[in-house]
Amino acid sequence: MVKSISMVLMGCGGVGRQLLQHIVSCRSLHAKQGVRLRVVGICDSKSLLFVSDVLTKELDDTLLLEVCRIKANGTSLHTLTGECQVCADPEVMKRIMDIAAALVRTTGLALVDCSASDETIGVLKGAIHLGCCVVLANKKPLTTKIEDYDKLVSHPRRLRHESTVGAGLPVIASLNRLLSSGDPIRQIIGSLSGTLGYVMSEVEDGKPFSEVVKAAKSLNYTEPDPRDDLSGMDVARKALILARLLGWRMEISSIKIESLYPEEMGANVMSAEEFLVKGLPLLDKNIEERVRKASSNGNVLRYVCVIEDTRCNVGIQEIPKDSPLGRLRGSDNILVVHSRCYSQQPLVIQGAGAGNDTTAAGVLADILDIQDLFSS
Ligand SMILES: NC(=O)C1=CN([C@@H]2O[C@H](COP(=O)(O)OP(=O)(O)OC[C@H]3O[C@@H](n4cnc5c(N)ncnc54)[C@H](OP(=O)(O)O)[C@@H]3O)[C@@H](O)[C@H]2O)C=CC1
Ligand SMILES: N[C@@H](CC=O)C(=O)O
Repeated sequence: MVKSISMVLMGCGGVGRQLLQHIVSCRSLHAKQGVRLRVVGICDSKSLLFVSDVLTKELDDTLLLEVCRIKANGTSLHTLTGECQVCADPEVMKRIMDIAAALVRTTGLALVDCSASDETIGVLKGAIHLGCCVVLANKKPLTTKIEDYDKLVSHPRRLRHESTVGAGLPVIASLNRLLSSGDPIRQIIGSLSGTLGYVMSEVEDGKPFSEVVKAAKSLNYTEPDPRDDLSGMDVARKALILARLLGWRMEISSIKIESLYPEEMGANVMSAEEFLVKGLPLLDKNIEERVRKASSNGNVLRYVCVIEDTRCNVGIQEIPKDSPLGRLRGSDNILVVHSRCYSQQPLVIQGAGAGNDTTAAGVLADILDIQDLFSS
């Protein structure tokens, strides 16, 4: 008997499209495992593409790949025709709730958020309330006010968000194992940004800051607006997700965050495009000087997250070259966790920490991980 996991995908940008491609290319593997992923709806910021009867129909693989093709070209979901239907904002969220209500009574539904928006929080909370599962690559739903967080985690088995910290790395799962075995986590130190990890190791090799930020964007490491990374906000969101996982009742405003650009280059002053073209080059000299100063002390710069003693800080630190953080290269993330069991020798989790492929693979693994909550 094949187990069907019905899902609606929110967001079909770099990560969402890669997820659809992974789903299609894993068909025979999943068939061997007795699982089938049924995609019954896909939405972007403007529209929802969905099947007319979510109980019996699904978007077929040809259509999933066509969605990837047209979205990569910047074309609207509205251009797709055939047996599926398309509705536009403001009807999208209501329609997703209708799908959730129909499926939760029968097979179950996974609502998969690969957007970078905070507008999905309402529908995610609604879906959890109905009894659906939620899988997140999007960090924003877990990093707004604590009341929203409480609602999303109210049924922990039904929420998976491994890719929100460390992309595909098993960070959340590993920390949950320590926590559930009563091993108190005393300190987490890490480099949690693929973008900033890449940028810091490239400027160390003498490349201009502005050039390597643009390269990180073209490698799909950055957030849609790279200022989300350079402001430290993306790392702060990851830090908050970890701190809340440890049980800390904190808000993002309590995190000390160092930004790599001044307020005059913020999103309410200039567009992302203007920032990349005009703003970024103005930052080159300062970063170059900081790199040189660190190097003269035998150190390198790393953007570090520290969670310890109810304190949570993210910012640039000078780190000895020959240390786990100092040796980090490219988009790799590293997390060094000290707990009772891991005291002298900490638990170290390291590996690729950004990119569409690894992130989407993490999301797919999360979806497979909740298969036992679905009835065939
Ligand atoms: N890339 C990486 O390495 C990692 C990314 N992530 C997270 O994955 C998420 C996706 O990243 P990425 O694919 O690069 O982002 P993109 O900007 O490429 O894609 C975002 C998608 O979300 C859609 N969207 C925007 N607003 C809404 C909304 N209100 N409802 C539904 N969909 C919406 C966009 O629609 P439209 O197409 O119309 O613009 C777009 O399709 C982000 O939250 C990011 O932080 C997490 C870990 C690693
Ligand atoms: N922009 C993020 C992507 C993953 O969360 C990063 O650079 O780490």
